[in-house]
Amino acid sequence: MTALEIRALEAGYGKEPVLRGIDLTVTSGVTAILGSSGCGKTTLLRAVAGFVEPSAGTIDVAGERVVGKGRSVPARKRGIGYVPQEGALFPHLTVARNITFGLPRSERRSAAAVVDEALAMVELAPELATRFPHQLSGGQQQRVALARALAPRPSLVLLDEPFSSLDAGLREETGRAVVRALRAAEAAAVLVTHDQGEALSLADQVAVMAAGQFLQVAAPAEVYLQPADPRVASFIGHATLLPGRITGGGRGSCALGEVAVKAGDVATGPAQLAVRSEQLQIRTDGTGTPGEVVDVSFFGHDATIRLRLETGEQVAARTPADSVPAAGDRVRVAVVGEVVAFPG
Ligand SMILES: Nc1ncnc2c1ncn2[C@@H]1O[C@H](COP(=O)(O)OP(=O)(O)OP(=O)(O)O)[C@@H](O)[C@H]1O
Repeated sequence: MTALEIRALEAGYGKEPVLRGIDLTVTSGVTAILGSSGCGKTTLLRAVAGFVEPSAGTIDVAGERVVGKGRSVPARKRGIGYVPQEGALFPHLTVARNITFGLPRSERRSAAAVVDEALAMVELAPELATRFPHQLSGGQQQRVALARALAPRPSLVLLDEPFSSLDAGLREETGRAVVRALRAAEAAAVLVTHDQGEALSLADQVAVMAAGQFLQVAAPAEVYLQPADPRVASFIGHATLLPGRITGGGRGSCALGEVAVKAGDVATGPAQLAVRSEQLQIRTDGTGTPGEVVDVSFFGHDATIRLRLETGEQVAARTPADSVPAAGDRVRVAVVGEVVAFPG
């Protein structure tokens, strides 16, 4: 059964809707909603959860219409687990009481078993049940927040930037644990994030959002390799968009010279070419397009350098950690592989 089906959804806070024409189907697994700050990700989760009243469109959860013409099922009756930003555990309640808080009175009798099962699902030791939230690490708090959302056995869980307060290492570990827990609970999930690495690595489906609309909804590899829109290309993988031309026969030209273009339906003529930083390599054999290094971001495993080409355009190139040029250096770069083209 489809866990979540959204059609032509419109929602917001005043006269101008924040969300427009949102369509989304979640069958199972994790769907990530990826977009920059303020684009409407939280508003979408709140509309699905029942905390924001949509002005148009329909929402079905597990086959039941919860939003539609003249219909709005109250939040607590939608059968949805919600993990808000920062987890929002009740600070004065133990882990066990936090987990059982949302359960119907009849089920609180078997609370100990529910708590044990929920803690096991999120891979936390049963001894933590008697602790208070301030006696847990940030990652443990996030897992308890998920355990609380999973305890009533919802078919759909909504997670709003659940890992944003965690440091990089803990983020990855907690993210993977959360996905395992969702699988164990057989719950589908919608995960809001502005972190493309998180979206691509954790989700089965990624919905890229900008200004209240979806630009593309597809599998992680597809949004990365076949972006449907120039904004998806520049947001995911930090591609630089260069004006150019499709010259025919799978070739194009731009400030970086002649390049191979991925097969697509862009006709010969003006085009925008999306060049990813990992596709741009520094050449030391005298070939390639010359440019001056504007700045360098060093990441340890590699570095990203920003170059100003002689045409004035700036591009980003990824380079190994042991051969990083300095700002002001003159280098030559060449495009490796095929670039994605969009109509110009
Ligand atoms: N309660 C509110 N009343 C009025 N406007 C709001 C309210 N909540 C959010 N907005 C506005 O709606 C738009 C979308 O906000 P939303 O919180 O959905 O974005 P977001 O993509 O989740 O952002 P972030 O990643 O920063 O959390 C923003 O312009 C925001 O200012």
